[in-house]
Amino acid sequence: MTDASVKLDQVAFGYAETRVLFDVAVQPGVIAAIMGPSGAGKTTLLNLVAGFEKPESGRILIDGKDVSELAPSERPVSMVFQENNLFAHLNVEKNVGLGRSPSLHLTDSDRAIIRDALAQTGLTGKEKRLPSELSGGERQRVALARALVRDRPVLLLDEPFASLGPALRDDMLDLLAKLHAEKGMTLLFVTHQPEDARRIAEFMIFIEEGKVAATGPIDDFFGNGAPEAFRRYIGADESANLARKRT
Ligand SMILES: Nc1ncnc2c1ncn2[C@@H]1O[C@H](COP(=O)(O)OP(=O)(O)OP(=O)(O)O)[C@@H](O)[C@H]1O
Repeated sequence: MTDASVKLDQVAFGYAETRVLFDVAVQPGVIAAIMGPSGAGKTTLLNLVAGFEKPESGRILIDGKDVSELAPSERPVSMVFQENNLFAHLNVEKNVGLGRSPSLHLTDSDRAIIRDALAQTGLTGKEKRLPSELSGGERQRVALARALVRDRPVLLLDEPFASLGPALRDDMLDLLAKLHAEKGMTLLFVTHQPEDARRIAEFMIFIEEGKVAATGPIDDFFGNGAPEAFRRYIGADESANLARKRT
């Protein structure tokens, strides 16, 4: 299984003062951007898919199977966060190795898979470094490499490059697009940057106040016909600017 559909079927959930209700589906192998104002519920959506939060009602289906009752480790999902993905006392190789075996009992074939993932993410030669000896971009590459060796069909990314500068962010987006082309996993990725969404995503999920306010092909969000709520969110000027850049 290299990819899988992700469906939130009338998923209701709440924290003390916040309610969300998500009803949305992402087709297998698609890169979907999740955008929306701060506090809208983007991370909550990923946490529900990953299993860090459980729906009060509704179902989460991955590849058509109901995973709502499964623990995070049992779900066919990997997640990369904005930061703090790595264990500070473990070197790069071991941080990636955790994706194969939580106790780091690695077979020869595990080691070969880890070597490949380090090569794919441009980390060859840095295997013995600790996270503190890496740049921010390199640390996120290690987190991506760990997700790759887990080989799950769904990859969730919560603003993974938000703390990086624009040039490095572009490099990381290119890397993500390359890995997606090779592996074909389904990718849900939260970003505040409209350019990042346009650069690699095919599908948009726009969230406002705990609900999916608009979805559709990414191009539909960057032209004159863009949904009103999305235009308001990114600002009319920027919307016009991005529409111009398309041509
Ligand atoms: N553990 C928690 N306990 C209580 N409320 C929470 C908790 N986590 C999130 N919330 C609240 O739920 C709402 C949605 O939060 P969430 O992190 O999903 O938003 P977001 O869209 O990812 O925001 P941002 O863009 O700022 O990261 C917010 O109002 C937040 O304050």
